[in-house]
Amino acid sequence: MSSALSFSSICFEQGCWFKGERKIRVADKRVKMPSSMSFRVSANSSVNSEKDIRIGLLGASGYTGAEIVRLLANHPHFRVTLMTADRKAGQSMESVFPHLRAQKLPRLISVKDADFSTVDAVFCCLPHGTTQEIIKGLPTALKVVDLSADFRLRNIAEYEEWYGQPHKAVELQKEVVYGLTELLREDIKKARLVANPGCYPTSIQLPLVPLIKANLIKHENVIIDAKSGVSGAGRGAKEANLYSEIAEGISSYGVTRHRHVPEIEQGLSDVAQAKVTVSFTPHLMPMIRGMQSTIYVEMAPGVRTEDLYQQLRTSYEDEEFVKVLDEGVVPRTHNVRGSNYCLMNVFPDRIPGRAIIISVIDNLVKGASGQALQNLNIMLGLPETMGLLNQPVFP
Ligand SMILES: NC(=O)C1=CN([C@@H]2O[C@H](COP(=O)(O)OP(=O)(O)OC[C@H]3O[C@@H](n4cnc5c(N)ncnc54)[C@H](OP(=O)(O)O)[C@@H]3O)[C@@H](O)[C@H]2O)C=CC1
Ligand SMILES: CC(=O)N[C@@H](CCC(=O)OP(=O)(O)O)C(=O)O
Repeated sequence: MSSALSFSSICFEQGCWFKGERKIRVADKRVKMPSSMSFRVSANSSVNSEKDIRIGLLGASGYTGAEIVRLLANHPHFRVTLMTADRKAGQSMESVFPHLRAQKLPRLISVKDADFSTVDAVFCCLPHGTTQEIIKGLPTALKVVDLSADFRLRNIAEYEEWYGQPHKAVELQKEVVYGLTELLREDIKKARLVANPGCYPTSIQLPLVPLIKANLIKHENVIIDAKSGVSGAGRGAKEANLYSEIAEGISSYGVTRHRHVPEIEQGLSDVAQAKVTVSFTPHLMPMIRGMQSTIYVEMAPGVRTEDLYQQLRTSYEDEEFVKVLDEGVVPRTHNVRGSNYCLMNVFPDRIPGRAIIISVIDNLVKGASGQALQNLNIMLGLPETMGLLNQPVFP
């Protein structure tokens, strides 16, 4: 395939590829694309297909990188051809993550040795603070989904205040699209560089944005109590994440000043067209993956919990990956493990005028790698569920 940019104007429908009005292929036949790229797609696209879109995976030896590799095993088009690591550069992926041994994967190399002219798109799974300079150096023809926080905040001063370091790619920030898929899909279609949302901000904005947009809740007194599995902190060794520190207990952290606060407030304020402020406290739970946000809101005058429920049902009725459960059913992290789903529900509080919303995701999937894959599918004109409809793991 010659370039990822030329690919983006092509879309897939009912087993056929279309460019504009012109049908350019039928299922299961190889054709030459106008842009000189050729590939095979089947109507049942998980079989008989060649993986012709070359993916570069930066930070492949981390948790989100490994999760992308796991998901791509079931993707009919994306093939990982370039993988980078830092300390683990030189090792095989099989030695770092033996559960991925069945896949044919390239050896891990250092970012500085990577030849980006050999890939069509990039997932960037590097720690925040290291990413801006690396993305700045990539060929501009590449589609990029960045999983770090480096490009999520539009306001440069706010980024520098909350992340405690200067922004190193200010000129790129203007073209970035925030990748909260269900709510910004149209912008993502046209994007070259997508800032994938943080895991907490995903689980929080998905329920709150439709309610704020419909003026059903007040902009103040939003209280968020959130809990994450330890994989949310990445694979790097840290004392706070030792088994003996995590097991048999719950730890609050980032109290009053977690760096996801400005990201959550940015998204909510955009839809409110007014400043929305939240109280947000995250907690580390003795589990590997999974995330729950329990959100306490004050409803607008005259609004009932049923109105919130109906609004969420209507907003997400056509969405594959966001499900509003039947009335009264409590979302559980067990039910999203390994999947790209966000499950949510809304409950009346005992206190009149207030409601309680519960939202759960897998931090590594909808909170990171799954949503990143959903976004790259969209950026390349593919069905957004590709590679993401695996059966979840239970419990
Ligand atoms: N974990 C989660 O649930 C979520 C994570 N994110 C974000 O995604 C990104 C990746 O997270 P995660 O996979 O958990 O992190 P990990 O710590 O597990 O992995 C980080 C990866 O980056 C590499 N790396 C570290 N430092 C450098 C450097 N200076 N230059 C180049 N490569 C480097 C590591 O290589 P090596 O292994 O060789 O050291 C590893 O491959 C982070 O920005 C994180 O904040 C976003 C949402 C959720
Ligand atoms: C448990 C844990 O430590 N979680 C991480 C959030 C992970 C995430 O969403 O990440 P980024 O904003 O880093 O991309 C944290 O609180 O910093």
